[in-house]
Amino acid sequence: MELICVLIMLIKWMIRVSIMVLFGKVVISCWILPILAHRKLKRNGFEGPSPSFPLGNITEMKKIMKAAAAATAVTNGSSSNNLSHDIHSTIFPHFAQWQNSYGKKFVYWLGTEPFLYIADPQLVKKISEAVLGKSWGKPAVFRNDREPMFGDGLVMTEGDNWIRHRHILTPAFNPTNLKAMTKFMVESTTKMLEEWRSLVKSGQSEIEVERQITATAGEIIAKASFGISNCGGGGEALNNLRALQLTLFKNSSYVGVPFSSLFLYPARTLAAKRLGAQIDRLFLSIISNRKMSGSGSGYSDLLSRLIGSEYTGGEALSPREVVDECKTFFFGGHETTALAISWTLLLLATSPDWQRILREEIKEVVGDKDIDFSMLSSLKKMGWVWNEVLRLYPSAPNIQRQAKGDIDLGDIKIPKGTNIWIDVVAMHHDPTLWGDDVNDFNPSRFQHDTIHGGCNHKMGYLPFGFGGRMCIGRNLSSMEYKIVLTLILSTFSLSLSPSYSHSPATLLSLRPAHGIPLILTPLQP
Ligand code: HEM
Repeated sequence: MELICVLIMLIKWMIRVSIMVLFGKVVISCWILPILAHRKLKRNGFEGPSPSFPLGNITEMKKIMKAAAAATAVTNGSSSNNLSHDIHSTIFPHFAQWQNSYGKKFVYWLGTEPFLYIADPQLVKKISEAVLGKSWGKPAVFRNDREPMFGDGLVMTEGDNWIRHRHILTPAFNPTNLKAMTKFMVESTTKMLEEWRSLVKSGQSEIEVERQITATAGEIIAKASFGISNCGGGGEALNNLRALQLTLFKNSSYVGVPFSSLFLYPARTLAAKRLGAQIDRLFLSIISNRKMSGSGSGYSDLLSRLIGSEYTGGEALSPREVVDECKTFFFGGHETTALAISWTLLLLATSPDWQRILREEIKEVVGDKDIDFSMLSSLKKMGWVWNEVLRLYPSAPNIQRQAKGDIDLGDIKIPKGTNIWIDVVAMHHDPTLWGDDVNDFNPSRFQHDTIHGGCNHKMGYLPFGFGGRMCIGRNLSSMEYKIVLTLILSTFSLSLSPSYSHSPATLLSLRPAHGIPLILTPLQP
């Protein structure tokens, strides 16, 4: 009896000690370590708005964003034919305000996570030269939050694993493989245009293009990556992928606050996990079917290349890793491209001159033939428009890194664990880098300097990131852009609908909050 009492006391004591140890760990990681990091960053000369525990600067950010949204709602009533491309203070009003107080580099806090904000290309150059691509990680808070979307795919993976993934994936984007994707692009765009044509014929000339282009780009990437289309089971898979993305970004404003996914939005966390698991099961079954049908199955998509890939520097990708890469291509690849096309249609709708210039170029390069891969490099002016649209409206409005160790930049020291947030929109709209016409739509700025568009710092234009981690899909994307745009411009003339409201906003990507309604007029009756 006495022994049982002693045992019960011992168990109770152990439970108490465990709770105290857990509590201690939470206090250290959520409170003490952030305070020490804050002091270290201050000692290194980084100023910034004062954080409070446990939200950091989130409350202030929300307040500034709310005030900016109210101000924008008032000005949006004005004529939509005179769009302002000066968008930085609309989409990142908190950064614009803090820049006024602290300059182009400062520290702010998402919950208990410090972020070094950078809108200074010289500092971006320094950090990209300081350590190799593999020594930078991605912020752990975002990796955890977006785990159901990207898993350990290329966008999020780090260190030697990132090198292995990058080596295995790079050949999948070589010109021969890209050329093989042309047919999916032409096929899906032609289908979309047929639907637009019949809508216009039935009397509906106004079409919200952004949603439709995103769906078409989703179909293209799904066919090119893992051979599924909107038909049959493929439609359900695409719906699940889109639902997962919406679920994850509905409530992401408390990322960085300790235990927020558990206590602030548990339903969203569970829904995302459930959808993520459903999608994983679907991809695993596609992979095992492919393996069973063997190499002679005739598939030429990205998935079949990854399944058969060999890597001399280490292990090939496991089925789990292949699943994560399929999701990464879908999420990283379709919306970014669709947004570049959609913003282009908006800008062309407000610029009849550039519509005419591009149609003339298409006539010269493509003529009456069907568009093919070999013609794309001759669409030079379309290339300038692509660059200019990605400058004014970069689909990826920021780039993130995390210091995996203390980083010494000479005059500046970045402590281990510091997250880095590079504000691409700020740099693309900075008159000190681009001149007084920074907010004008002027594709000709890329005529003589096709890479930097005349920007006076080579790290001032970063639509696809920088260094070893630069976007792996940029050539695929530019190819899709040219094919889709050529087919649209050869079919319709575009003008802006009076119902368009100019409201660029960020939901991971830079998107039009109320879509892009355009008036489409067929070029041939
Ligand atoms: C207009 C279209 C696109 C834009 C603006 C864009 C932008 C970006 C940016 C800014 C990065 C981060 C680079 C960095 O951290 O330095 C990135 C990385 C990446 N992108 Fe894209 N992207 C586009 C299209 C695509 C496509 C079509 C795919 C694939 C099908 C893709 C797949 C990826 C992947 C896998 C990474 C991670 C690369 C790495 O960390 O090694 N992207 N992209």
